[in-house]
Amino acid sequence: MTGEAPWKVLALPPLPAEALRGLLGPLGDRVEVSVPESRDRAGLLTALAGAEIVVGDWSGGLALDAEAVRAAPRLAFVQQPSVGVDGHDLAALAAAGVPLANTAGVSAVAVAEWCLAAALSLSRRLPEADAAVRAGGWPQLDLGPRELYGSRVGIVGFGPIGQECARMFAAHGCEVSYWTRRPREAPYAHRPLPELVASSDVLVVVVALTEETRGLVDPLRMPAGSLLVNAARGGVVDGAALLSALSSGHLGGAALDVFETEPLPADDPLRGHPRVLLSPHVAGVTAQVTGRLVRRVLDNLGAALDGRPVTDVVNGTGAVVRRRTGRA
Ligand SMILES: NC(=O)C1=CN([C@@H]2O[C@H](COP(=O)(O)OP(=O)(O)OC[C@H]3O[C@@H](n4cnc5c(N)ncnc54)[C@H](O)[C@@H]3O)[C@@H](O)[C@H]2O)C=CC1
Ligand SMILES: O=C(O)C(=O)COP(=O)(O)O
Repeated sequence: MTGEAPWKVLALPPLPAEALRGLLGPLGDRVEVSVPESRDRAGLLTALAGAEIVVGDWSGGLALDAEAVRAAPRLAFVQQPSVGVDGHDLAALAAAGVPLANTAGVSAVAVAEWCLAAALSLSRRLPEADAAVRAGGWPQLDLGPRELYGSRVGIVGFGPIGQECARMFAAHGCEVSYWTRRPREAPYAHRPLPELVASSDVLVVVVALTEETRGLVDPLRMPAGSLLVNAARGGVVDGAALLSALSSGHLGGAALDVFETEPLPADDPLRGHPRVLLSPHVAGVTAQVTGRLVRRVLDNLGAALDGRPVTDVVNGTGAVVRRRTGRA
């Protein structure tokens, strides 16, 4: 078309190299896709030297911190194929004039469904019932199930996922309240965080992980017997307090899709806890989400290549992607 040189796109793991190339295939010869030779940090820094566009690591393993931004003098755009952008140094990217976009909203329904399913499972003690029957037992009277219906549900974070959670839990007959920094126009009560934590039978954590939200939720401050559901990031919940609240029996149960260290280490004490429902960071993984996510990434990369504004920029830069000389 313009005869311009193909854009150098660095696609990061954890998807295998062939899958990444397949995903970006529709962009044709307008891009030259590479993947780092090695998956460690040194490999990332080397590969960044010529990169103009980075498609991020959705598992958060290879994040662009200030050192990585310095190692990428030609970088013009980062497309993160997930909602969470924790780990990336948004300010360092902005200072270098590099927009970073996420895939806002693509998994809101999926994550909210997971939260509702997890809360129902914990309320009805399904993990313990399942484990008992598999072990040869038949405990009909001593599991202590409760109905979720009518529970006070507190939602921490009110982005697309929090709002979808509110709709689903309210539709199930729960009394929904929420906390976020700025109250929204919504048919649910906005409460200060300490009050929400102290007065929820089920606390659903779906807030972004930032320096301000690290360790934000202390499970020891939740009511005795209450349930914690975390689908945000492990770091939002105080990990030591969580273990203590579970071990002492203060918490009725916890459903966790995200952890401070992922994959969860094999010997992590959470793995052996009976009142815990665990999943491997899959709340936002469904066939529908994958389709939407791929389309969103391709549309945004296409816009960047065309010089049209990209969507979902989260680090406060402009939305038009400009090629850099690399000498700046
Ligand atoms: N388990 C999974 O598979 C998935 C997890 N997530 C996580 O869920 C989080 C929430 O996602 P979304 O609802 O789409 O919205 P989001 O990431 O845009 O933000 C959610 C909420 O965080 C609040 N927030 C942001 N910075 C904050 C701060 N410094 N202090 C207090 N609140 C702050 C926002 O105001 C909003 O209410 C994501 O950031 C991501 O970490 C997202 C998708 C899938
Ligand atoms: O979109 C996010 O922030 C996620 O946590 C998505 O995780 P996933 O890439 O679906 O494992």
